[in-house]
Amino acid sequence: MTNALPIVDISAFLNNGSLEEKRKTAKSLHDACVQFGFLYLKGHGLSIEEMAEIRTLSKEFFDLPEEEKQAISISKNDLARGYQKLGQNITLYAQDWHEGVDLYAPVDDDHIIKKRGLKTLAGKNPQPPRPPNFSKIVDEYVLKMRKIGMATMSAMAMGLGLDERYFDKYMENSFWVMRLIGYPPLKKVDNVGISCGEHTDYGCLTILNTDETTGALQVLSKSGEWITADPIPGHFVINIGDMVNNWTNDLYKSTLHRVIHTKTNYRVSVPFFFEPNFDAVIEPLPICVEQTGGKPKYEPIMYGDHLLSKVTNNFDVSDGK
Ligand SMILES: O=C(O)CCC(=O)C(=O)O
Ligand SMILES: [Fe+2]
Repeated sequence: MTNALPIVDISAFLNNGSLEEKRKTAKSLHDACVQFGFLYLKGHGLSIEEMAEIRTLSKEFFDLPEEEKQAISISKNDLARGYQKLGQNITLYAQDWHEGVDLYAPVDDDHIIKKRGLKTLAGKNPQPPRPPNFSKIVDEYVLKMRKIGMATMSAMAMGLGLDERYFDKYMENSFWVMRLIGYPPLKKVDNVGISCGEHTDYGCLTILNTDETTGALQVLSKSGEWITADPIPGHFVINIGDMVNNWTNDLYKSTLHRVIHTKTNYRVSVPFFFEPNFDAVIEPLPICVEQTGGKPKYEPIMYGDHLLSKVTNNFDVSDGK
């Protein structure tokens, strides 16, 4: 299992580089998305220390006493935002072996979720008193990720032969999701075989920030073998989700991946899911349909509906209090 994923430098899109630089970036992103749907991102502007800060915050939270963590449980909130203990997250009907804090874009009173009278996602992100500055660090990180996400979508638009601003209208009110994830090592006594079961991500772009643990994140290659996506210091791992898959009519595949963490350390990863606006309607782009046999393979879908269908299947809230 070698690490074969490509590296893309996004600086030209973040710093308004020349057209030539942008074209080069767009081409390398395009090739990475067609071949793997997974890549490493550099030139994103965050230092190694800035990347570490959010992981340190996550670890400090997971180190708190269980009842302090349970105080922000998703079951006490809107069944989506907040803490999930070990084994509470479900992928493909199987229990995952990680704990996590899920945070989502805020919803105001006239958001569709509120108008539909839904409970799921209708709450507020938790603001735990400890670790100190939790919400401030999270909010700052979200802003940085949205900027990187927007730049990457611009490069993607150019790589697809569209205006570089094409995706802006679909992404400007991004219904982003962020997860702080802690993975204890898998042990035979726990009787759980996998840390996070194989899945594709359901949105647009995942910007993943992991600690230095190797061998844990694995990506299914086109030839059907699992390749490890080991961290490269100072790089994010980016992968595309189902909505980009639909937009591109399968030209860019959302790639199956999983986590099997058998080393002895406690692993931390922080994926930021840069997602479309809740009400964005995603359907195959004509320019991609042309290149993929001439027939759209997907019906139009509102991103928020797709998200809700996923969120309501993924959590075991049977211990709801
Ligand atoms: O922890 C990781 O490296 C990946 C997590 C993941 O795939 C996810 O949360 O969707
Ligand atoms: Fe994932």
